[in-house]
Amino acid sequence: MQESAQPPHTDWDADAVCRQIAALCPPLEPEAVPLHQALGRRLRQSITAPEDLPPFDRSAMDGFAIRRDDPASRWVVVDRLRAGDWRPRTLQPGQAVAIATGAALPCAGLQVIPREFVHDLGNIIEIRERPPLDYIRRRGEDARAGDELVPHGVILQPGTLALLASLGHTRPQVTRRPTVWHLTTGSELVDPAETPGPGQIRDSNSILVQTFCANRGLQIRQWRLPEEEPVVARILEPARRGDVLVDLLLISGGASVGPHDFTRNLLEQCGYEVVIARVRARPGRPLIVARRGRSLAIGLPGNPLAHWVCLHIYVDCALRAWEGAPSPTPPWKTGLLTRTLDAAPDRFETFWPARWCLNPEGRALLEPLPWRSSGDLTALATANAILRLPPQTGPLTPSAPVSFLPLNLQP
Ligand SMILES: Nc1nc2c(c(=O)[nH]1)N[C@H]1C(S)=C(S)[C@@H](COP(=O)(O)OP(=O)(O)OC[C@H]3O[C@@H](n4cnc5c(N)ncnc54)[C@H](O)[C@@H]3O)O[C@H]1N2
Ligand code: MOO
Repeated sequence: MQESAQPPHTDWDADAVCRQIAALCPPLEPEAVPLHQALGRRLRQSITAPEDLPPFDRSAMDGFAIRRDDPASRWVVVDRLRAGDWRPRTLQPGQAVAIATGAALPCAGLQVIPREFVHDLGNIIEIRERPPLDYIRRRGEDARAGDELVPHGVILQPGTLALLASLGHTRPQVTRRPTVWHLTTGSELVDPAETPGPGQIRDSNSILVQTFCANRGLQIRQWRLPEEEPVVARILEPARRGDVLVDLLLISGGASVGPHDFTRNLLEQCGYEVVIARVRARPGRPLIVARRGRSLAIGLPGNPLAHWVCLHIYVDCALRAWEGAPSPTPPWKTGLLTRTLDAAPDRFETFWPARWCLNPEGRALLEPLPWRSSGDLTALATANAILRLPPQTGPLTPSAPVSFLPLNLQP
């Protein structure tokens, strides 16, 4: 198909594609999940303290509780309290209670003397030196009943989950995970464990997509299929009939315009409306974005580097939008090149694999990695960022500022 024959809505720049994808993917509905399944998920409720924290005055040390106003020099030990014991009593001057860290104080007006300050003579104690502190965790000192402790929208981390557990919030409301199907098509592809025959290559895109999704907590269904429309259509039949809701359908390969590149036709036959079919950016120019009701389909160009770029820029945007991220479009940053980047001016925006790190002053430094075509894979060995070069960018010298997308939080 000639470029001029494309309807105007099929040639988008990458930012416009991201905005469009974000608009097509409103946050998925919330669901209640057990705490161990909530890690990394976005909270869709705000959590308040149901009671004071801690809920009662607790000893902060292993030691002996005595009255704060007690001037005695020797004390009789009248009880021994472990964490979990609840034995209120009013202490008289000269009386002490042995108390463990975390145990409830027997009454108000006490001070805990850590063991290190005490001569323990059995049922009698003497205090070597009266410490200035009370060593008591007071009821409500961490939070008061009704305080908002976890705001709506946070991503749940192990620490947040520990807090929820302590509050008895065992099934927080979080965004539902999207259902993802991935079809890799290509008659030349063999399983990575096999030895390719003449003209064949190992399938590298399946593991890329699978682990990209796994990194975002998604378990997906995958098929490797020959580039034959009826075979692929058969797999998609349950989704076409509406028997299953596939939030995200990813099809690898067949996004271009060759006689065997059928993704666009296939999606249309399955009732999808193609919204985007070409992007003014490389790699990843023949990208297909289509929708059918609440289902989004993305046809990823088969070349591995194009795949990697499209996953991290466009698919990530869909996943973040569905999750309810406040700004689902890619969080582009600025850094400085560490060496020359030999870019040939291109009429399209170019995405470039790179490594980034922070220098001791906190500046992001970018090392562009070598690649020749979007069929290359070797740059992916160490890449942890995507550089973004505007159209017509020529060679860049060291220290030139560049826009980049970090692919992980840690350099
Ligand atoms: N006449 C045109 N030809 C092409 C155009 C174009 O505009 N006009 N665009 C080129 C660009 S840019 C790209 S990118 C590719 C996209 O190709 P497809 O999405 O149709 O994918 P395939 O043709 O199936 O494969 C392309 C390439 O990638 C290899 N591949 C595919 N799947 C895998 C996999 N799972 N693991 C590893 N490698 C894979 C495949 O063997 C091909 O070499 O189209 C250009 N052509
Ligand atoms: O998407 Mo293609 O990668 O532009 O070569």
